[in-house]
Amino acid sequence: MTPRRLLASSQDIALFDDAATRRIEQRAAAGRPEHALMARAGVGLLRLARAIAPHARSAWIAAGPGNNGGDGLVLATWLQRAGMAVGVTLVGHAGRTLPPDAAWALAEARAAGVTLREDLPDAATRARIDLGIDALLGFGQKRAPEGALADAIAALNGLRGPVMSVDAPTGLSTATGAKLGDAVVRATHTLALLTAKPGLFTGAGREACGEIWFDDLDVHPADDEPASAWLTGAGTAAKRLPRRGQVANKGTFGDVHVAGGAAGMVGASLLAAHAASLAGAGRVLVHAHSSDKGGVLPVDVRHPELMLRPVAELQQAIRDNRKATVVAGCGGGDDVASELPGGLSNAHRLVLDADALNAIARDAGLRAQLRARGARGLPTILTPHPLEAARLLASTAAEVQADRLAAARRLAADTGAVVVLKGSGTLVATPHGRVAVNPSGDARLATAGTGDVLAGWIAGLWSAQPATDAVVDLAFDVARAAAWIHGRACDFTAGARLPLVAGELAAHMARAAHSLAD
Ligand SMILES: NC(=O)C1=CN([C@@H]2O[C@H](COP(=O)(O)OP(=O)(O)OC[C@H]3O[C@@H](n4cnc5c(N)ncnc54)[C@H](O)[C@@H]3O)[C@@H](O)[C@H]2O)[C@@H](O)CC1
Ligand SMILES: Nc1ncnc2c1ncn2[C@@H]1O[C@H](COP(=O)(O)OP(=O)(O)O)[C@@H](O)[C@H]1O
Ligand SMILES: [K+]
Repeated sequence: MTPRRLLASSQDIALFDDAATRRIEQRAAAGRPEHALMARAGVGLLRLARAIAPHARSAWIAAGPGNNGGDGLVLATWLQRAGMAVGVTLVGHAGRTLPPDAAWALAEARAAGVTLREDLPDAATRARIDLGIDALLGFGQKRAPEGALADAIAALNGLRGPVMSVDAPTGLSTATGAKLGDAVVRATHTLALLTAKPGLFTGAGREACGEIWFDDLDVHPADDEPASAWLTGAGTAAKRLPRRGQVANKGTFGDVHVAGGAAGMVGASLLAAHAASLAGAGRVLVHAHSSDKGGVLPVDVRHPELMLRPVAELQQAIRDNRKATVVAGCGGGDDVASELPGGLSNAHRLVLDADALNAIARDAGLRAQLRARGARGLPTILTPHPLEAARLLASTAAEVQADRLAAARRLAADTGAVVVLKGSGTLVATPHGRVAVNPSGDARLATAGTGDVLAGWIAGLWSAQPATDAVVDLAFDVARAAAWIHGRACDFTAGARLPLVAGELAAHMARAAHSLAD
Protein backbone atom coordinates (compact mmCIF):
# COMPACT_ATOMS: atom_id res chain seq x y z
CA MET A 1 0.00 0.00 0.00
CA THR A 2 1.25 3.49 -0.78
CA PRO A 3 0.83 6.18 1.87
CA ARG A 4 -2.74 7.44 2.07
CA ARG A 5 -4.50 10.28 3.84
CA LEU A 6 -6.59 9.19 6.77
CA LEU A 7 -8.80 12.12 7.61
CA ALA A 8 -11.01 11.81 4.55
CA SER A 9 -11.58 8.07 4.83
CA SER A 10 -15.00 6.61 4.15
CA GLN A 11 -14.18 3.56 6.30
CA ASP A 12 -13.54 3.60 10.02
CA ILE A 13 -9.79 3.25 10.62
CA ALA A 14 -8.42 1.00 13.37
CA LEU A 15 -6.13 2.80 15.82
CA PHE A 16 -3.62 0.88 17.91
CA ASP A 17 -2.05 1.98 21.18
CA ASP A 18 1.67 1.63 21.87
CA ALA A 19 1.53 -1.85 23.39
CA ALA A 20 -0.57 -3.19 20.50
CA THR A 21 1.75 -1.54 17.97
CA ARG A 22 4.74 -3.15 19.65
CA ARG A 23 3.09 -6.60 19.40
CA ILE A 24 2.15 -6.05 15.75
CA GLU A 25 5.72 -4.94 15.00
CA GLN A 26 7.22 -7.98 16.68
CA ARG A 27 4.97 -10.42 14.86
CA ALA A 28 5.59 -8.71 11.52
CA ALA A 29 9.36 -8.61 11.99
CA ALA A 30 9.46 -12.29 12.95
CA GLY A 31 7.96 -13.32 9.61
CA ARG A 32 10.23 -11.18 7.43
CA PRO A 33 13.92 -11.01 6.47
CA GLU A 34 16.15 -8.88 8.70
CA HIS A 35 15.61 -5.11 8.38
CA ALA A 36 12.78 -5.65 5.86
CA LEU A 37 10.25 -3.59 7.81
CA MET A 38 12.59 -0.65 8.20
CA ALA A 39 13.58 -0.82 4.55
CA ARG A 40 9.88 -0.84 3.64
CA ALA A 41 9.24 2.15 5.94
CA GLY A 42 11.93 4.03 4.01
CA VAL A 43 10.05 3.42 0.75
CA GLY A 44 6.86 4.89 2.17
CA LEU A 45 8.74 7.89 3.53
CA LEU A 46 10.41 8.47 0.17
CA ARG A 47 7.06 8.42 -1.62
CA LEU A 48 5.51 10.96 0.71
CA ALA A 49 8.65 13.15 0.70
CA ARG A 50 8.49 13.25 -3.10
CA ALA A 51 4.79 14.08 -3.02
CA ILE A 52 5.05 16.95 -0.56
CA ALA A 53 8.27 18.47 -1.88
CA PRO A 54 8.58 17.39 -5.53
CA HIS A 55 11.11 20.10 -6.38
CA ALA A 56 13.20 19.87 -3.20
CA ARG A 57 16.95 19.87 -3.83
CA SER A 58 18.14 19.76 -0.25
CA ALA A 59 16.91 17.88 2.79
CA TRP A 60 17.92 17.87 6.44
CA ILE A 61 17.18 14.86 8.58
CA ALA A 62 17.30 14.97 12.36
CA ALA A 63 17.81 11.32 13.38
CA GLY A 64 17.34 10.13 16.95
CA PRO A 65 18.98 7.19 18.76
CA GLY A 66 16.33 4.51 18.09
CA ASN A 67 14.45 2.95 15.23
CA ASN A 68 12.69 6.21 14.41
CA GLY A 69 16.14 7.59 13.63
CA GLY A 70 16.76 4.39 11.65
CA ASP A 71 13.75 5.12 9.45
CA GLY A 72 15.12 8.61 8.86
CA LEU A 73 18.52 7.19 7.88
CA VAL A 74 16.95 4.84 5.32
CA LEU A 75 15.16 7.84 3.83
CA ALA A 76 18.43 9.81 3.83
CA THR A 77 20.06 7.03 1.84
CA TRP A 78 17.29 7.02 -0.76
CA LEU A 79 17.33 10.80 -1.13
CA GLN A 80 21.11 10.84 -1.47
CA ARG A 81 20.94 8.19 -4.17
CA ALA A 82 18.31 10.28 -5.94
CA GLY A 83 20.83 13.12 -6.17
CA MET A 84 19.51 15.40 -3.46
CA ALA A 85 21.86 17.32 -1.14
CA VAL A 86 21.23 15.50 2.15
CA GLY A 87 22.47 16.36 5.62
CA VAL A 88 21.84 14.25 8.70
CA THR A 89 22.27 15.31 12.31
CA LEU A 90 22.61 12.35 14.66
CA VAL A 91 20.97 13.38 17.92
CA GLY A 92 21.54 11.48 21.15
CA HIS A 93 23.69 8.81 19.47
CA ALA A 94 26.84 9.40 21.53
CA GLY A 95 27.44 6.63 24.02
CA ARG A 96 24.39 4.62 22.97
CA THR A 97 24.21 1.30 21.23
CA LEU A 98 21.74 1.60 18.39
CA PRO A 99 19.06 -1.07 18.01
CA PRO A 100 20.03 -3.53 15.23
CA ASP A 101 17.75 -2.10 12.53
CA ALA A 102 18.94 1.44 13.19
CA ALA A 103 22.59 0.32 13.23
CA TRP A 104 22.05 -1.29 9.83
CA ALA A 105 20.39 1.89 8.51
CA LEU A 106 23.31 4.00 9.77
CA ALA A 107 25.83 1.75 8.03
CA GLU A 108 23.84 1.96 4.78
CA ALA A 109 23.69 5.75 4.97
CA ARG A 110 27.43 5.93 5.60
CA ALA A 111 28.13 3.63 2.66
CA ALA A 112 25.93 5.79 0.41
CA GLY A 113 28.03 8.85 1.29
CA VAL A 114 25.38 10.70 3.32
CA THR A 115 26.91 13.55 5.33
CA LEU A 116 26.51 12.58 9.00
CA ARG A 117 27.20 15.09 11.77
CA GLU A 118 26.39 15.65 15.40
CA ASP A 119 25.79 19.39 15.38
CA LEU A 120 22.85 21.29 13.96
CA PRO A 121 23.19 23.05 10.61
CA ASP A 122 23.97 26.76 10.99
CA ALA A 123 21.38 29.43 10.20
CA ALA A 124 22.66 30.03 6.64
CA THR A 125 22.49 26.31 5.84
CA ARG A 126 19.06 25.98 7.43
CA ALA A 127 17.75 28.78 5.25
CA ARG A 128 18.59 26.68 2.17
CA ILE A 129 16.85 23.49 3.32
CA ASP A 130 13.84 22.62 1.18
CA LEU A 131 12.59 19.71 3.28
CA GLY A 132 13.06 18.91 6.97
CA ILE A 133 12.61 15.41 8.38
CA ASP A 134 11.81 14.74 12.02
CA ALA A 135 13.15 11.25 12.69
CA LEU A 136 14.05 11.95 16.32
CA LEU A 137 11.55 9.83 18.27
CA GLY A 138 8.55 7.78 17.24
CA PHE A 139 5.83 5.86 18.99
CA GLY A 140 6.12 5.05 22.63
CA GLN A 141 7.62 8.40 23.65
CA LYS A 142 6.91 9.05 27.31
CA ARG A 143 9.41 11.70 28.42
CA ALA A 144 9.72 15.36 27.50
CA PRO A 145 12.54 15.86 24.98
CA GLU A 146 15.35 17.90 26.52
CA GLY A 147 18.86 19.09 25.68
CA ALA A 148 20.05 18.20 22.18
CA LEU A 149 16.64 16.70 21.31
CA ALA A 150 14.87 19.94 22.26
CA ASP A 151 17.44 21.97 20.27
CA ALA A 152 16.87 19.82 17.20
CA ILE A 153 13.09 20.26 17.59
CA ALA A 154 13.55 24.04 17.72
CA ALA A 155 15.69 23.88 14.57
CA LEU A 156 13.05 21.83 12.72
CA ASN A 157 10.32 24.23 13.81
CA GLY A 158 12.37 27.15 12.47
CA LEU A 159 12.63 25.80 8.91
CA ARG A 160 10.79 27.70 6.22
CA GLY A 161 9.78 24.68 4.12
CA PRO A 162 7.74 21.57 4.86
CA VAL A 163 8.67 19.32 7.77
CA MET A 164 7.68 15.66 7.65
CA SER A 165 7.51 13.75 10.93
CA VAL A 166 8.39 10.07 10.73
CA ASP A 167 5.64 8.08 12.46
CA ALA A 168 4.83 10.86 14.94
CA PRO A 169 5.93 14.39 15.78
CA THR A 170 8.71 14.25 18.36
CA GLY A 171 7.47 15.50 21.71
CA LEU A 172 3.91 14.18 21.24
CA SER A 173 2.53 11.18 23.09
CA THR A 174 1.22 8.78 20.45
CA ALA A 175 -0.93 7.16 23.14
CA THR A 176 -2.72 10.24 24.44
CA GLY A 177 -2.18 13.14 22.04
CA ALA A 178 -0.71 15.21 24.87
CA LYS A 179 2.49 17.23 24.55
CA LEU A 180 5.18 15.60 26.64
CA GLY A 181 6.86 18.94 27.39
CA ASP A 182 7.41 22.34 25.82
CA ALA A 183 9.40 21.06 22.84
CA VAL A 184 7.14 19.50 20.21
CA VAL A 185 7.73 19.27 16.48
CA ARG A 186 5.12 21.15 14.52
CA ALA A 187 5.11 19.18 11.29
CA THR A 188 3.38 20.02 8.04
CA HIS A 189 3.00 16.28 7.35
CA THR A 190 3.21 13.15 9.44
CA LEU A 191 3.48 9.64 8.04
CA ALA A 192 2.20 7.08 10.54
CA LEU A 193 4.00 3.79 9.98
CA LEU A 194 2.71 0.28 10.56
CA THR A 195 -0.30 1.42 12.62
CA ALA A 196 -2.34 4.59 13.01
CA LYS A 197 -2.01 5.72 16.61
CA PRO A 198 -4.76 7.49 18.58
CA GLY A 199 -2.58 10.33 19.88
CA LEU A 200 -2.11 11.71 16.39
CA PHE A 201 -5.81 12.55 16.13
CA THR A 202 -6.81 14.09 19.45
CA GLY A 203 -5.65 16.70 21.95
CA ALA A 204 -2.47 18.39 20.70
CA GLY A 205 -2.03 15.69 18.04
CA ARG A 206 -3.71 17.33 15.09
CA GLU A 207 -1.85 20.61 15.54
CA ALA A 208 1.53 18.87 15.82
CA CYS A 209 1.01 16.44 12.93
CA GLY A 210 -0.19 18.70 10.13
CA GLU A 211 -1.60 16.47 7.38
CA ILE A 212 -1.74 12.89 8.59
CA TRP A 213 -0.75 10.08 6.23
CA PHE A 214 -0.51 6.38 6.86
CA ASP A 215 1.52 3.49 5.45
CA ASP A 216 0.73 0.06 6.90
CA LEU A 217 4.05 -1.34 5.56
CA ASP A 218 1.98 -4.16 4.04
CA VAL A 219 1.33 -5.51 7.53
CA HIS A 220 -2.22 -6.47 8.44
CA PRO A 221 -2.80 -6.90 12.16
CA ALA A 222 -4.06 -10.33 13.09
CA ASP A 223 -7.66 -10.75 14.21
CA ASP A 224 -6.40 -11.41 17.73
CA GLU A 225 -5.12 -7.83 17.94
CA PRO A 226 -8.26 -5.75 18.46
CA ALA A 227 -8.16 -2.05 17.67
CA SER A 228 -7.61 0.17 20.71
CA ALA A 229 -9.95 2.81 19.22
CA TRP A 230 -11.47 3.72 15.86
CA LEU A 231 -11.22 6.82 13.72
CA THR A 232 -14.73 7.56 12.44
CA GLY A 233 -15.17 7.32 8.67
CA ALA A 234 -17.79 9.04 6.52
CA GLY A 235 -19.59 5.70 6.06
CA THR A 236 -20.49 5.59 9.75
CA ALA A 237 -22.08 9.02 9.54
CA ALA A 238 -23.91 8.10 6.33
CA LYS A 239 -25.28 4.91 7.85
CA ARG A 240 -27.19 6.84 10.50
CA LEU A 241 -28.86 9.40 8.24
CA PRO A 242 -32.57 8.94 8.98
CA ARG A 243 -34.50 6.97 6.38
CA ARG A 244 -37.63 8.87 5.46
CA GLY A 245 -39.90 6.14 4.11
CA GLN A 246 -42.74 7.03 1.76
CA VAL A 247 -45.50 6.49 4.33
CA ALA A 248 -43.70 8.04 7.29
CA ASN A 249 -45.36 10.78 9.30
CA LYS A 250 -43.90 13.19 11.83
CA GLY A 251 -44.58 10.71 14.61
CA THR A 252 -42.18 8.29 12.95
CA PHE A 253 -39.27 10.60 13.75
CA GLY A 254 -40.21 11.33 17.33
CA ASP A 255 -40.39 14.36 19.58
CA VAL A 256 -37.37 16.16 20.97
CA HIS A 257 -37.87 18.24 24.11
CA VAL A 258 -35.23 20.86 24.81
CA ALA A 259 -34.88 21.84 28.47
CA GLY A 260 -32.63 24.82 29.15
CA GLY A 261 -32.49 28.44 28.15
CA ALA A 262 -32.19 30.40 31.37
CA ALA A 263 -32.53 34.18 31.15
CA GLY A 264 -29.75 35.55 28.99
CA MET A 265 -29.09 32.12 27.47
CA VAL A 266 -32.34 31.38 25.65
CA GLY A 267 -30.33 31.36 22.44
CA ALA A 268 -28.56 28.17 23.50
CA SER A 269 -31.83 26.25 23.74
CA LEU A 270 -32.99 27.63 20.39
CA LEU A 271 -29.69 26.66 18.76
CA ALA A 272 -30.09 23.11 20.07
CA ALA A 273 -33.73 22.98 19.03
CA HIS A 274 -33.10 24.18 15.49
CA ALA A 275 -30.29 21.66 15.12
CA ALA A 276 -32.58 18.89 16.38
CA SER A 277 -35.19 19.72 13.79
CA LEU A 278 -32.66 19.85 10.94
CA ALA A 279 -31.09 16.58 12.08
CA GLY A 280 -34.31 14.63 11.69
CA ALA A 281 -36.74 14.98 14.62
CA GLY A 282 -40.44 14.95 13.81
CA ARG A 283 -41.34 17.72 16.29
CA VAL A 284 -39.19 19.89 18.53
CA LEU A 285 -40.52 21.50 21.71
CA VAL A 286 -38.52 24.08 23.64
CA HIS A 287 -39.08 24.48 27.38
CA ALA A 288 -36.99 27.55 28.16
CA HIS A 289 -36.70 28.47 31.82
CA SER A 290 -36.71 32.17 31.05
CA SER A 291 -40.28 31.74 29.69
CA ASP A 292 -41.46 31.13 33.22
CA LYS A 293 -39.80 34.28 34.46
CA GLY A 294 -41.58 36.80 32.32
CA GLY A 295 -39.41 36.54 29.25
CA VAL A 296 -41.89 34.43 27.29
CA LEU A 297 -41.02 34.01 23.65
CA PRO A 298 -44.19 33.66 21.60
CA VAL A 299 -42.33 32.33 18.58
CA ASP A 300 -38.85 31.92 17.17
CA VAL A 301 -39.52 33.93 14.06
CA ARG A 302 -36.53 32.51 12.19
CA HIS A 303 -37.63 28.97 13.02
CA PRO A 304 -41.40 29.02 13.48
CA GLU A 305 -41.57 25.22 13.34
CA LEU A 306 -40.25 25.14 16.91
CA MET A 307 -42.91 24.83 19.61
CA LEU A 308 -42.20 27.06 22.58
CA ARG A 309 -43.74 25.64 25.74
CA PRO A 310 -43.59 26.42 29.45
CA VAL A 311 -41.11 24.48 31.55
CA ALA A 312 -44.02 23.37 33.71
CA GLU A 313 -45.26 21.16 30.86
CA LEU A 314 -42.01 19.24 30.42
CA GLN A 315 -42.38 16.48 32.97
CA GLN A 316 -45.95 15.63 32.04
CA ALA A 317 -44.99 15.61 28.36
CA ILE A 318 -42.21 13.08 28.84
CA ARG A 319 -44.36 10.94 31.10
CA ASP A 320 -47.05 10.89 28.40
CA ASN A 321 -44.68 10.24 25.53
CA ARG A 322 -42.51 7.30 26.46
CA LYS A 323 -40.54 7.64 23.23
CA ALA A 324 -39.45 11.22 23.63
CA THR A 325 -35.82 12.29 23.37
CA VAL A 326 -34.85 14.99 25.86
CA VAL A 327 -31.85 17.30 25.57
CA ALA A 328 -31.16 19.18 28.78
CA GLY A 329 -28.65 21.78 29.87
CA CYS A 330 -28.01 23.99 26.84
CA GLY A 331 -28.06 27.47 28.33
CA GLY A 332 -29.51 25.84 31.40
CA GLY A 333 -28.25 27.91 34.29
CA ASP A 334 -29.04 26.56 37.75
CA ASP A 335 -32.73 26.11 36.99
CA VAL A 336 -32.19 23.04 34.83
CA ALA A 337 -31.28 21.02 37.94
CA SER A 338 -34.92 20.93 38.99
CA GLU A 339 -35.87 19.16 35.75
CA LEU A 340 -33.21 16.48 36.06
CA PRO A 341 -34.77 14.06 38.55
CA GLY A 342 -37.82 13.67 36.31
CA GLY A 343 -35.78 13.67 33.11
CA LEU A 344 -33.38 11.03 34.40
CA SER A 345 -36.29 8.81 35.47
CA ASN A 346 -38.58 9.18 32.51
CA ALA A 347 -36.79 10.27 29.35
CA HIS A 348 -36.60 7.46 26.84
CA ARG A 349 -33.41 8.87 25.35
CA LEU A 350 -31.53 11.63 27.14
CA VAL A 351 -28.77 14.01 26.03
CA LEU A 352 -27.12 15.99 28.84
CA ASP A 353 -25.01 19.04 28.08
CA ALA A 354 -23.41 22.00 29.87
CA ASP A 355 -25.31 23.01 33.03
CA ALA A 356 -27.09 19.66 33.27
CA LEU A 357 -23.62 18.08 33.53
CA ASN A 358 -22.53 20.69 36.08
CA ALA A 359 -25.63 19.97 38.17
CA ILE A 360 -24.88 16.24 38.12
CA ALA A 361 -21.26 16.90 39.08
CA ARG A 362 -22.52 18.74 42.19
CA ASP A 363 -25.17 16.26 43.25
CA ALA A 364 -24.43 12.66 44.22
CA GLY A 365 -28.14 11.82 44.10
CA LEU A 366 -28.41 12.85 40.46
CA ARG A 367 -25.24 10.88 39.68
CA ALA A 368 -26.77 7.78 41.21
CA GLN A 369 -29.92 8.35 39.17
CA LEU A 370 -27.84 8.65 36.02
CA ARG A 371 -26.14 5.32 36.73
CA ALA A 372 -29.48 3.73 37.51
CA ARG A 373 -30.82 4.80 34.09
CA GLY A 374 -28.06 2.89 32.36
CA ALA A 375 -28.73 -0.15 34.51
CA ARG A 376 -32.43 0.02 33.48
CA GLY A 377 -31.44 0.02 29.81
CA LEU A 378 -32.30 3.71 29.29
CA PRO A 379 -29.52 5.28 27.25
CA THR A 380 -27.90 8.64 27.97
CA ILE A 381 -25.38 10.64 25.96
CA LEU A 382 -23.22 13.17 27.83
CA THR A 383 -21.54 15.94 25.83
CA PRO A 384 -18.91 17.52 28.13
CA HIS A 385 -16.10 19.79 27.08
CA PRO A 386 -12.90 19.06 29.03
CA LEU A 387 -13.78 21.29 32.00
CA GLU A 388 -17.26 19.79 32.33
CA ALA A 389 -15.72 16.32 32.11
CA ALA A 390 -13.22 17.30 34.81
CA ARG A 391 -16.02 18.40 37.15
CA LEU A 392 -17.75 15.05 36.68
CA LEU A 393 -14.48 13.21 37.31
CA ALA A 394 -13.48 15.38 40.29
CA SER A 395 -10.35 16.22 38.32
CA THR A 396 -8.97 19.19 36.37
CA ALA A 397 -9.25 20.10 32.72
CA ALA A 398 -5.46 19.73 32.41
CA GLU A 399 -5.66 16.17 33.75
CA VAL A 400 -8.46 15.34 31.33
CA GLN A 401 -6.45 16.73 28.43
CA ALA A 402 -3.35 14.82 29.56
CA ASP A 403 -5.12 11.57 28.63
CA ARG A 404 -8.38 12.26 26.85
CA LEU A 405 -9.00 8.64 25.92
CA ALA A 406 -8.63 7.45 29.50
CA ALA A 407 -10.82 10.29 30.80
CA ALA A 408 -13.60 9.57 28.30
CA ARG A 409 -13.47 5.84 29.08
CA ARG A 410 -13.51 6.43 32.82
CA LEU A 411 -16.41 8.87 32.67
CA ALA A 412 -18.44 6.48 30.50
CA ALA A 413 -17.71 3.57 32.82
CA ASP A 414 -18.53 5.65 35.93
CA THR A 415 -21.84 6.98 34.61
CA GLY A 416 -23.03 4.13 32.39
CA ALA A 417 -23.54 6.74 29.65
CA VAL A 418 -22.07 7.27 26.20
CA VAL A 419 -19.63 10.16 26.57
CA VAL A 420 -18.78 12.70 23.89
CA LEU A 421 -15.61 14.43 25.08
CA LYS A 422 -15.44 17.52 22.91
CA GLY A 423 -12.43 19.46 21.65
CA SER A 424 -9.85 18.90 18.92
CA GLY A 425 -10.34 15.21 18.09
CA THR A 426 -13.70 14.74 19.84
CA LEU A 427 -13.94 11.30 21.46
CA VAL A 428 -17.02 9.13 21.84
CA ALA A 429 -16.74 6.42 24.50
CA THR A 430 -19.10 3.69 25.70
CA PRO A 431 -19.32 2.31 29.23
CA HIS A 432 -17.61 -0.86 28.00
CA GLY A 433 -14.57 1.01 26.73
CA ARG A 434 -15.17 1.36 22.98
CA VAL A 435 -13.75 4.66 21.80
CA ALA A 436 -14.15 6.52 18.53
CA VAL A 437 -12.03 9.52 17.57
CA ASN A 438 -13.62 12.12 15.33
CA PRO A 439 -11.42 13.28 12.47
CA SER A 440 -13.52 16.13 11.05
CA GLY A 441 -13.60 19.81 12.00
CA ASP A 442 -11.14 22.34 13.26
CA ALA A 443 -10.88 25.48 15.36
CA ARG A 444 -13.46 27.29 13.24
CA LEU A 445 -15.86 25.50 15.60
CA ALA A 446 -14.29 27.14 18.63
CA THR A 447 -17.05 29.74 19.08
CA ALA A 448 -19.83 30.10 21.63
CA GLY A 449 -22.86 27.92 21.03
CA THR A 450 -21.42 25.32 18.68
CA GLY A 451 -21.65 22.75 21.49
CA ASP A 452 -25.38 23.51 21.86
CA VAL A 453 -25.79 22.79 18.16
CA LEU A 454 -23.98 19.46 18.56
CA ALA A 455 -26.16 18.42 21.52
CA GLY A 456 -29.31 19.32 19.61
CA TRP A 457 -28.17 17.53 16.48
CA ILE A 458 -27.45 14.39 18.48
CA ALA A 459 -30.95 14.52 19.96
CA GLY A 460 -32.63 15.07 16.61
CA LEU A 461 -30.67 12.35 14.87
CA TRP A 462 -31.32 9.92 17.73
CA SER A 463 -35.02 10.72 17.79
CA ALA A 464 -35.32 9.77 14.13
CA GLN A 465 -33.76 6.31 14.64
CA PRO A 466 -36.03 3.30 15.06
CA ALA A 467 -35.95 1.56 18.44
CA THR A 468 -33.39 -1.19 18.72
CA ASP A 469 -32.34 -3.69 21.34
CA ALA A 470 -28.75 -2.55 21.12
CA VAL A 471 -29.41 0.77 22.79
CA VAL A 472 -25.79 1.56 23.66
CA ASP A 473 -24.56 0.69 20.16
CA LEU A 474 -27.21 2.97 18.70
CA ALA A 475 -26.29 5.83 21.05
CA PHE A 476 -22.59 5.34 20.19
CA ASP A 477 -23.33 5.37 16.46
CA VAL A 478 -25.56 8.43 16.68
CA ALA A 479 -23.02 10.37 18.74
CA ARG A 480 -20.12 9.64 16.42
CA ALA A 481 -22.23 10.34 13.31
CA ALA A 482 -23.30 13.69 14.75
CA ALA A 483 -19.73 14.60 15.77
CA TRP A 484 -18.54 13.75 12.26
CA ILE A 485 -21.17 15.91 10.55
CA HIS A 486 -20.59 18.73 13.07
CA GLY A 487 -16.92 18.84 12.11
CA ARG A 488 -17.56 18.29 8.44
CA ALA A 489 -19.64 21.47 8.40
CA CYS A 490 -16.32 23.34 8.40
CA ASP A 491 -15.77 22.19 4.83
CA PHE A 492 -18.96 23.91 3.74
CA THR A 493 -17.93 27.37 4.87
CA ALA A 494 -16.40 30.00 2.70
CA GLY A 495 -12.99 30.40 4.28
CA ALA A 496 -10.46 28.69 6.45
CA ARG A 497 -9.82 31.50 8.91
CA LEU A 498 -13.07 33.00 10.07
CA PRO A 499 -15.18 31.24 12.70
CA LEU A 500 -18.29 29.23 12.12
CA VAL A 501 -21.02 31.19 13.87
CA ALA A 502 -23.25 28.83 15.87
CA GLY A 503 -26.46 30.27 14.39
CA GLU A 504 -25.33 29.20 10.94
CA LEU A 505 -23.75 25.91 11.90
CA ALA A 506 -26.79 23.64 11.72
CA ALA A 507 -27.49 24.73 8.15
CA HIS A 508 -23.90 23.86 7.20
CA MET A 509 -24.29 20.52 8.98
CA ALA A 510 -27.40 19.85 6.92
CA ARG A 511 -25.34 20.52 3.79
CA ALA A 512 -22.67 18.11 5.04
CA ALA A 513 -25.36 15.49 5.68
CA HIS A 514 -26.87 16.01 2.22
CA SER A 515 -23.47 15.50 0.64
CA LEU A 516 -23.31 12.11 2.37
CA ALA A 517 -26.73 11.12 1.16
CA ASP A 518 -25.99 11.99 -2.49
N1 LIG B 1 11.99 -1.96 13.99
C1 LIG B 1 11.46 -1.75 12.80
O1 LIG B 1 11.77 -2.43 11.87
C2 LIG B 1 10.47 -0.68 12.61
C3 LIG B 1 10.57 0.48 13.36
N2 LIG B 1 9.74 1.51 13.17
C4 LIG B 1 10.14 2.79 13.70
O2 LIG B 1 10.58 2.61 15.03
C5 LIG B 1 10.07 3.63 15.84
C6 LIG B 1 10.09 3.19 17.27
O3 LIG B 1 11.46 2.98 17.55
P1 LIG B 1 12.04 2.78 18.99
O4 LIG B 1 11.18 1.85 19.73
O5 LIG B 1 13.46 2.45 18.82
O6 LIG B 1 11.85 4.19 19.69
P2 LIG B 1 12.29 5.66 19.30
O7 LIG B 1 13.11 5.71 18.10
O8 LIG B 1 11.06 6.48 19.32
O9 LIG B 1 13.12 6.06 20.61
C7 LIG B 1 14.46 5.68 20.72
C8 LIG B 1 14.97 5.67 22.10
O10 LIG B 1 14.90 6.94 22.68
C9 LIG B 1 14.43 6.84 24.01
N3 LIG B 1 13.64 8.02 24.31
C10 LIG B 1 12.31 8.19 24.19
N4 LIG B 1 11.93 9.40 24.56
C11 LIG B 1 13.07 10.03 24.94
C12 LIG B 1 13.33 11.32 25.43
N5 LIG B 1 12.36 12.22 25.60
N6 LIG B 1 14.61 11.66 25.72
C13 LIG B 1 15.59 10.77 25.51
N7 LIG B 1 15.40 9.54 25.05
C14 LIG B 1 14.15 9.17 24.78
C15 LIG B 1 13.57 5.61 24.02
O11 LIG B 1 13.58 5.05 25.30
C16 LIG B 1 14.23 4.73 23.01
O12 LIG B 1 15.17 3.91 23.62
C17 LIG B 1 8.73 3.89 15.24
O13 LIG B 1 8.20 5.12 15.62
C18 LIG B 1 9.04 3.83 13.77
O14 LIG B 1 9.56 5.05 13.29
C19 LIG B 1 8.73 1.44 12.12
O15 LIG B 1 9.29 1.93 10.98
C20 LIG B 1 8.29 0.02 11.88
C21 LIG B 1 9.42 -0.85 11.58
N1 LIG C 1 -10.01 23.23 17.72
C1 LIG C 1 -11.13 22.54 17.52
N2 LIG C 1 -11.18 21.53 16.62
C2 LIG C 1 -12.32 20.85 16.42
N3 LIG C 1 -13.48 21.09 17.09
C3 LIG C 1 -13.49 22.06 17.99
C4 LIG C 1 -12.32 22.83 18.26
N4 LIG C 1 -12.63 23.72 19.24
C5 LIG C 1 -13.93 23.53 19.55
N5 LIG C 1 -14.45 22.53 18.80
C6 LIG C 1 -15.82 22.01 18.89
O1 LIG C 1 -16.74 23.07 19.11
C7 LIG C 1 -17.73 22.71 20.07
C8 LIG C 1 -17.67 23.67 21.26
O2 LIG C 1 -18.55 23.24 22.25
P1 LIG C 1 -18.55 23.86 23.71
O3 LIG C 1 -17.16 23.94 24.24
O4 LIG C 1 -19.57 23.12 24.49
O5 LIG C 1 -19.02 25.35 23.46
P2 LIG C 1 -20.42 26.05 23.77
O6 LIG C 1 -20.80 25.67 25.16
O7 LIG C 1 -20.15 27.52 23.63
O8 LIG C 1 -21.40 25.56 22.76
C9 LIG C 1 -17.42 21.26 20.44
O9 LIG C 1 -18.18 20.38 19.64
C10 LIG C 1 -15.95 21.13 20.11
O10 LIG C 1 -15.58 19.80 19.83
K1 LIG D 1 9.42 11.48 14.64
